[in-house]
Amino acid sequence: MTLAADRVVRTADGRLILDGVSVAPPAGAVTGLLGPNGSGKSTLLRVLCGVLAPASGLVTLDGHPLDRLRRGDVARRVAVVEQQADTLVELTAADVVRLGRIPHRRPWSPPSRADERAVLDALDRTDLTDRADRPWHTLSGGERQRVQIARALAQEPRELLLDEPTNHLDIQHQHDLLHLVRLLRVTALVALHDLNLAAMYCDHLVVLRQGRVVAAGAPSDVLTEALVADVYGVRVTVTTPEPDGRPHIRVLGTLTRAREGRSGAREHRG
Ligand SMILES: Nc1ncnc2c1ncn2[C@@H]1O[C@H](COP(=O)(O)OP(=O)(O)OP(=O)(O)O)[C@@H](O)[C@H]1O
Repeated sequence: MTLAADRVVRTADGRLILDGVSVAPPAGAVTGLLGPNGSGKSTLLRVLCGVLAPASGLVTLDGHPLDRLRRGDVARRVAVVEQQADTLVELTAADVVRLGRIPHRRPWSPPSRADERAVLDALDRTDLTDRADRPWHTLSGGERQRVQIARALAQEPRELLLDEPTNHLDIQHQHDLLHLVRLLRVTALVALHDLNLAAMYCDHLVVLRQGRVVAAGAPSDVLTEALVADVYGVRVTVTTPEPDGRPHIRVLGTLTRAREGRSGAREHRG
């Protein structure tokens, strides 16, 4: 048992943002949340961690309605890394990671050895040990992203929600991060734009379009040429190269450009 959304509806400014979304990420597995810009991925992650309330429908943790659980109990279980997470005060990288221990500490008590161990371990796993004492404002975009991920790891969650965590990361750190998420064996829900990264690292995929789930299942069942064309408007070929047989997506061109091509302009070939 873990987090689940059942027929969740969310509106903003009178617009329907999530339209009856049900998701049940398999426990202990990595689920990729896909969909074009504005399809509702961030909103769904925020509803699942209780930051936003659904207009109707239910979010549950281990079968219990999330809004009936104590905030502290949820915070000890569920860690979130949002897009463009920022911190206004003057903190070092290690200070930001220490924030992840707050749900585990008694009010006004100093950090325990276990707290410091969790912080050092999180810094190490995100390749940030040598940046621990650097002030936040001196870190690069990718380093800040990794600090936020380290903060979530220090929280030692069982459920981990990540909103486009590979944004800003170089190719090595993108792969290291998703590999690490797999190793954690937590229930992870990760919003991603890169379909090949999703195919490589996710056990399960959920695809949103205009606030609705349009596909869910194993990457090889979900990532078809027809689905990518339909949802993203992009022409692709999907192959399943050895050794792992996971889908690999090669972009041939966008459907908009193909239409332009027919009317005289050139189609982009990837
Ligand atoms: N507070 C808000 N007020 C009005 N509209 C909102 C609000 N929050 C989100 N939206 C709209 O809801 C839709 C879904 O937004 P959301 O950020 O969840 O999408 P997303 O799939 O995460 O997009 P992206 O891939 O661009 O990050 C968008 O059209 C967005 O403009």
